[in-house]
Amino acid sequence: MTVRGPLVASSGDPAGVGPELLAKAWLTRADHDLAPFAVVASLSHMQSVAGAIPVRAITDLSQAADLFGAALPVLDLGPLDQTPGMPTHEGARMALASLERATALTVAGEASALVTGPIAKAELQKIGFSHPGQTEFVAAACGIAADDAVMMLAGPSLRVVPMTVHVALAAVPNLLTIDLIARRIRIAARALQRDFGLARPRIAVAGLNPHAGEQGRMGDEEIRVIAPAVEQLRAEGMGVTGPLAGDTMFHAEARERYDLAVCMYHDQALIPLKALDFNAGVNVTLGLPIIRTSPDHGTAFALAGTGRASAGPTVAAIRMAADCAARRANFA
Ligand SMILES: NC(=O)C1=CN([C@@H]2O[C@H](COP(=O)(O)OP(=O)(O)OC[C@H]3O[C@@H](n4cnc5c(N)ncnc54)[C@H](O)[C@@H]3O)[C@@H](O)[C@H]2O)C=CC1
Ligand SMILES: NCC(=O)COP(=O)(O)O
Repeated sequence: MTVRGPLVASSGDPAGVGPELLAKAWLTRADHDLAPFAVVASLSHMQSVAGAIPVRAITDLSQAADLFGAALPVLDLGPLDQTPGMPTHEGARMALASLERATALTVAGEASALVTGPIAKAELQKIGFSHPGQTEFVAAACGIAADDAVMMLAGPSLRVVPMTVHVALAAVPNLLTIDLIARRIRIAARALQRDFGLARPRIAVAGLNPHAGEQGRMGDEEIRVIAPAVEQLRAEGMGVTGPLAGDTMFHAEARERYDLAVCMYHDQALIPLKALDFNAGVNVTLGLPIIRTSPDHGTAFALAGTGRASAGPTVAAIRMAADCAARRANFA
């Protein structure tokens, strides 16, 4: 599939593995048939982490496609002195500047999709970033309410949506409402049709409690909240089942029965995804007017500069961004 304009990538935290993995991904562009992409970053820093991989400055995203065959195009944010694995305020400010510029280029339609490199949430919040994560930042930049930007993690074996994300586990039961679950599942279903080519997605919804509550004996969120949301969606004609017991819905045979597992909290979703698909896992934000993907991992500070970090998830994020952009462009 082809996309209409280049993709743009934010670097992520320059002390982390994000920049070097974008360079490594570029190196495999032919093997993985990667669409042209440019990185918004410090050119000098990108050159230092890329080693022998050619990296060159562009001044406008429209120059990316022509250069892409010969070098990794970089929209330069200026010099940065950064030791791998040692996050700094200066590095965090660079990560934020990169995220802001790359997002703005995509919102303006100059890039066909946005791929965000991993940031360290705590490091960014130290310099005043007020969002729980990049998902909410990008949603705000698109004028979308945070609740309507739905995080999906997707790999070759599984797709998962965590209904609640970066909140304390103790806060989860009170955050789950019939409206939130129904609204977010509608958004996810629409995105699976439009961006993933699934005409009638099959959606399995997990319970919150052990054994999906065992008929109210181990918690009643399934009876009060989750089952009514599922019923509402089924009444609208959607292929939604549940609430299912979280411990038995991820084995191989169970996964064949659905296209998306909707989970009630972060780790219920991300543990099976990362156990099955860590090296090709993509974090994609559904419900936005733009396409945004990211590798499923974080900054991996301990691996930065060692050459041992895998570019698999970054490559998968670039490929998924291009595929989704092409499908959306062709969606009737
Ligand atoms: N998309 C994003 O921006 C994300 C950011 N984070 C942030 O990353 C920071 C570190 O979080 P952690 O929980 O330590 O997660 P992490 O994903 O950075 O690391 C977890 C484990 O996976 C390994 N790992 C990560 N990426 C790898 C790769 N490409 N190849 C091989 N091994 C890899 C690490 O070495 C570590 O053992 C946190 O500040 C968190 O906020 C975490 C997840 C996603
Ligand atoms: N655990 C997933 C994650 O941290 C990704 O967050 P975001 O920065 O993409 O919102």
